[in-house]
Amino acid sequence: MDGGGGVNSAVMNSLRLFILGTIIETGRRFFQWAVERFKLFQYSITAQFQEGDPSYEWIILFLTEEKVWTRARQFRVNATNSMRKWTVNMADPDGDDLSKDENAEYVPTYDEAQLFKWRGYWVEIRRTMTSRFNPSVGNQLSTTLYTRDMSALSALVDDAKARYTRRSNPHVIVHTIDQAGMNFGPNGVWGNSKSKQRRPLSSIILQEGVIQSLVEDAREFIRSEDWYTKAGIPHRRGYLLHGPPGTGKSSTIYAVAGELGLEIYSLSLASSFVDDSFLQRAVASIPKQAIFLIEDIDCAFPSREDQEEAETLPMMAGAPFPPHMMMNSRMMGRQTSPITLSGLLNVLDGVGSEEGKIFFATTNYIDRLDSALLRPGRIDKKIQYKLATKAQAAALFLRFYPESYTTLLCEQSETTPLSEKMPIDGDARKTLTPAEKTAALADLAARFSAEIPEHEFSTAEMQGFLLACKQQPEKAVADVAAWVAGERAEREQKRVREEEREARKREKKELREARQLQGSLARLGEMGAFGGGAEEAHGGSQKARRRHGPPPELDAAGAIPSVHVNGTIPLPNGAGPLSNGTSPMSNGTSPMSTGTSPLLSGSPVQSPNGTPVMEVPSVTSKAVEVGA
Ligand SMILES: Nc1ncnc2c1ncn2[C@@H]1O[C@H](COP(=O)(O)OP(=O)(O)OP(=O)(O)O)[C@@H](O)[C@H]1O
Repeated sequence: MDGGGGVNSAVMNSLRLFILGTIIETGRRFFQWAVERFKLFQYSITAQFQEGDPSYEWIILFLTEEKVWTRARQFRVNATNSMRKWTVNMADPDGDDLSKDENAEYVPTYDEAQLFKWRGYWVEIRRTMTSRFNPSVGNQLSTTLYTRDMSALSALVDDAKARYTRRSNPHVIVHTIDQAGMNFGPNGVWGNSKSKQRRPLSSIILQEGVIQSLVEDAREFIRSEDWYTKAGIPHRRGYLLHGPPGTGKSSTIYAVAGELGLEIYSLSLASSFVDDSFLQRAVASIPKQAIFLIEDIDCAFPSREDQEEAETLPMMAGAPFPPHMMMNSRMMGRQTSPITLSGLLNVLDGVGSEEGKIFFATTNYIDRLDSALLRPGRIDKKIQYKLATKAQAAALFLRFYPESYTTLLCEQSETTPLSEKMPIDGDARKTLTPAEKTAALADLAARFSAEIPEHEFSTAEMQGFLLACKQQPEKAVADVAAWVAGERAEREQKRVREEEREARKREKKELREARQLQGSLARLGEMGAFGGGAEEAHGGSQKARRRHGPPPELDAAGAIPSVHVNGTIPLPNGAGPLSNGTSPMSNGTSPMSTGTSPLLSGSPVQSPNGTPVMEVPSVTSKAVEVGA
């Protein structure tokens, strides 16, 4: 009996457990069903934030500040770097969330759904991945607000944006693109965001008023959106900063962005993956009131010299592409991009470039830029940067040695070895008032700038020198003359090397031209020998070779031994009649060397009976001999 009762109670217990489990599971399913109905009957609003779009950054910061992450159980860990991610302080959850001082950054991934309350609304957040094959890109954050009030969503986004602006304030946010960014969705191509410390305008040393007028111009532009709309003018503005390297072009843009609180979207046209359609997509996804920056814009397009060189290439034996394709490949000396000028112009003129966008471009070579790019509407203001003046040198010196951070040698302790001291007025040690110190530094700055020749060195070069004399203003003054002399000597050596390189390049070019001419002459010789029609010239070339020997050959170094036209004209050692300026075949007036020559332009001459004939005036009607 007892045994039967025990079995019964075990069965009963199991049954109870089963019923309990069923009730719980049913309850869970019902709850899920109810939540879905709730959403279905529009008791909720859902918004997606796509990684790569600026709003994704806003919402991540918002969640960090709302401390939603404290319930998260999954984090991505990165070694601390300048990539901007709104990370959390694991060591001190109640402290400042932006743990930039730590070695590692913890970024919540929000893999599990999190529910939290914001301004009385229940908000659910969860991450979804758009790319199954590449989990590191294409994340989305899905935010659901349990309310029917549509304005709650825009209030949340506004709140997130406001927090983001406040947090970003001491920094300039720079967005860039790497190839991986291409995987992002329709909007997001700007995969990398970095934060740079804001640079005060006063730290940029330019001629009086230049940077202030630039800032004022940009500020005025941002303010006058209505005016642009009423006038029917696209609300965009373009600036080109041009001049030698290291004169402060990029620094100016970063300082202006910091001053105006704008983010920078910086694109390098030299990247191989940036073509016209990519550029269009990238620019279209830049938000309102931001800076679109293209540094070294000339790099995207070949210079006229490069173009000329490319035009001669197809004439060379075995040149695989027509010139424009050669431009776009990396076969030219200078790297160019697959982007076209018209592609860039379309983007600058297009709808994606309106809405208060400020376009900045920099270049070291303004004359390499097409005038179409420089016209107002695309570039509204050009600012020229020059190598430093004496005044700029003095200003840089004073920036390096501010009164409050600098200890002059004459102020240093008596333990400083005398050999290291360079007292200004010979005293061993002094206590200077701030005014005296300022005056002493001004004096040093004047002595420093007196040694710097006008417009010969860039600010970056001087900065490099001054960095080697950090906190040693007297040493900078003592060494500057030697530095100038050393730099000049180095430049002279560089100039000589450059000249030699140019001479070698010229020689190669002449050789190439001579080779082309030799080829033309050989063909003419063959045709001239048969005196006639294209068919004959073509079909007869084999015969000609049999009769007159092999075509011209190059020597081992690739040089042409010599060519005789009518047995008399040697080719080309630089002084030969075919290569010097006086030869009827190489000077500008020769029908064979001018651009209009039917021989070099490839258009056939018509024979009297209308048959195309490669006929050669005067000299070429005679036989061409090739030989040593
Ligand atoms: N006018 C300037 N005022 C202050 N610092 C400058 C100035 N010019 C150059 N520098 C310093 O030199 C360095 C290089 O400057 P920057 O990159 O702005 O020059 P750039 O003209 O843009 O050069 P590039 O044409 O090579 O890009 C920076 O560290 C910057 O601080």
